Amino acid sequence: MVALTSLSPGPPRPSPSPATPRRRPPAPKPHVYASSRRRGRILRAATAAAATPGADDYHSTIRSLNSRGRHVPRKSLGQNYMLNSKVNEELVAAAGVEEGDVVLEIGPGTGSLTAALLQAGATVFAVEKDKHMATLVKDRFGSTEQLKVIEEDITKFHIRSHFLPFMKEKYHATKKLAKVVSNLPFNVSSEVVKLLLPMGDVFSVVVLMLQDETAVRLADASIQIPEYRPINVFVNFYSKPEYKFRVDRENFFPRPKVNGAVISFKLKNAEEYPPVSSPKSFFSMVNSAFMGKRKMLRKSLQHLCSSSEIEAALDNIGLPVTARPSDLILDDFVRLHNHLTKV
Ligand SMILES: C[S@@+](CC[C@H](N)C(=O)[O-])C[C@H]1O[C@@H](n2cnc3c(N)ncnc32)[C@H](O)[C@@H]1O
Repeated sequence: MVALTSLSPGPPRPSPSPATPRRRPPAPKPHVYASSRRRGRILRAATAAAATPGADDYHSTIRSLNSRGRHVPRKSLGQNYMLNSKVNEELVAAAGVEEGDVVLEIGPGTGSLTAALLQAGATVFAVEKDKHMATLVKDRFGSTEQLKVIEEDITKFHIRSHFLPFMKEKYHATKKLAKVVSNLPFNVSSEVVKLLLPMGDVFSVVVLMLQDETAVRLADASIQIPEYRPINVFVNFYSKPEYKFRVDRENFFPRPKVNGAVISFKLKNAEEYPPVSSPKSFFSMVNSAFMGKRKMLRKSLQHLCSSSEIEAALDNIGLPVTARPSDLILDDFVRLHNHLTKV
């Protein structure tokens, strides 16, 4: 009997024959994004499939491609498509889109909102960052005077140079400013809000689908909310925001982690802006004030003037000398700025 402690190597094992290599079963493939060329092929197939009689729509086609792991919407581009055409119709209605309107749509995706806008009689200028989605929308609607699709990142797109000439051509016929309607990729929402709201000479209204909590925060002009920030001052300086309705996350594909909501910003024109000598210097003061949200203004604005001058200005406009930024509504900031710039 061989002792249990024996470390004898025993007889040599036969080495695996080269003719019969031992293979591990292949690891399951991770759910990865298709390469750019493959995405192009897949989306062209989606266009063809959705166009066949009997196919219900683009989204269900893309959804079924996804279920077979063939098209993965890109998270980095906020590709959460709207599945519910009623929501698209309500977005169009919230912007009061009617025959002859010119609409800037950001991120048309598969074109479901685009279809509702065209249906309402608008001329649509769509800016889409994903070149395959831009191609899909062009193929879906074909060549029509009513639609122009540009493959571009909206945050880099120069609206005044490229959209304005398009709008002006139509404006001569309608004498109406353009509108913005978009189911926005959530990750660029604050950048887009900052870009569009000061453009009251181009757009009359901006209607966006945002994350619900962002929409709630932006629509609230009061200083009571804990998240009161310079963006709230900015929004109310340039527009009249209105929370329209909440959209449950079930309505998107893929389903995001949070609900969406539609918010409308009625843009002011320059004559309606609060009277400040320069919006640039005004917002620089507001931003500095919020740098230390818990700090008193007489401290956080010290780089602009002395604390005694700030205290005098606060006193003059009827605020305590110990005021903090979250105590001031838009009008207070305007009066404070005007006092300090007069000093
Ligand atoms: C939330 S999806 C909306 C798609 C479609 N409008 C809908 O309602 O189903 C956002 C779309 O914006 C596009 N997009 C993402 N970032 C963008 C950007 N910076 N500029 C333009 N389009 C962008 C995405 O590719 C995607 O098509």
